[in-house]
Amino acid sequence: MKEKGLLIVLSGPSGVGKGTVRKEIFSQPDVKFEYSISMTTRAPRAGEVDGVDYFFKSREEFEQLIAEGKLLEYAEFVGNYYGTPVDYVRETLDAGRDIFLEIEVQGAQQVREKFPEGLFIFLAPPSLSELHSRILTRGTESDDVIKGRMEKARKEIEMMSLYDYVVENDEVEKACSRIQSIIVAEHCRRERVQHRYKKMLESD
Ligand SMILES: Nc1nc2c(ncn2[C@@H]2O[C@H](COP(=O)(O)OP(=O)(O)O)[C@@H](O)[C@H]2O)c(=O)[nH]1
Ligand SMILES: Nc1ncnc2c1ncn2[C@@H]1O[C@H](COP(=O)(O)OP(=O)(O)O)[C@@H](O)[C@H]1O
Repeated sequence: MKEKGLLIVLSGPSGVGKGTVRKEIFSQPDVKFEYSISMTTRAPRAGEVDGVDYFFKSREEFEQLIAEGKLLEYAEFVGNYYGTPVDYVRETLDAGRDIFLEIEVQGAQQVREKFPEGLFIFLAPPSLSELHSRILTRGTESDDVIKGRMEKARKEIEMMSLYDYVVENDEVEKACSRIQSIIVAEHCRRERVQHRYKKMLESD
């Protein structure tokens, strides 16, 4: 039987830099894992492409997908739904390839319940004031939305102890290289590597 791939979850408060770090990781030529494109009911931002950044759905379509059990997890975040299509995750893992999810904290908890064997990484801001200024600099949300996201962020930061690893996003390059090191280390730690050697020793 083919060994399953590794489910990698990157989570953390809004504005910490999850999207930035994820894009940087996936821009590297030797990236060995697949990206799980999420579904959302939020409107596309300038430059975002349907099927690349997100699958953009109406609320009705999204609720239909929930009812049909097509989402591994979903959450309502500042007035919009976000969710992970389950089929692609399962197909990728079953094919023995790793898959990378970049999702908010409530969704990450749901994934933890379904895939306790996953690798859960929390991206943390250097400070709350730095987080606030990153959300402001991005300039994509209204004042009300920013306030909502900061309130939520405080609660989310309290949940970091539930993760396998906490990575501080002080500098994008450093955060990316820490995440990649964690993934490599996780592969070395898991039985699948030991299993291969066991077979070699037995057949020798
Ligand atoms: N639960 C869940 N959260 C998601 C998913 N996709 C994206 N998110 C999170 O939803 C939040 C809002 O995303 P978005 O509107 O793109 O804003 P931004 O990530 O803050 O730029 C972020 O914390 C994302 O990581 C998903 O499939 N499920
Ligand atoms: N290490 C960093 N240092 C400074 N600014 C950053 C860093 N990482 C991300 N940012 C900036 O912070 C803002 C929020 O990043 P984004 O990736 O949209 O966050 P998230 O996906 O977690 O909501 C963006 O303007 C981004 O350019």
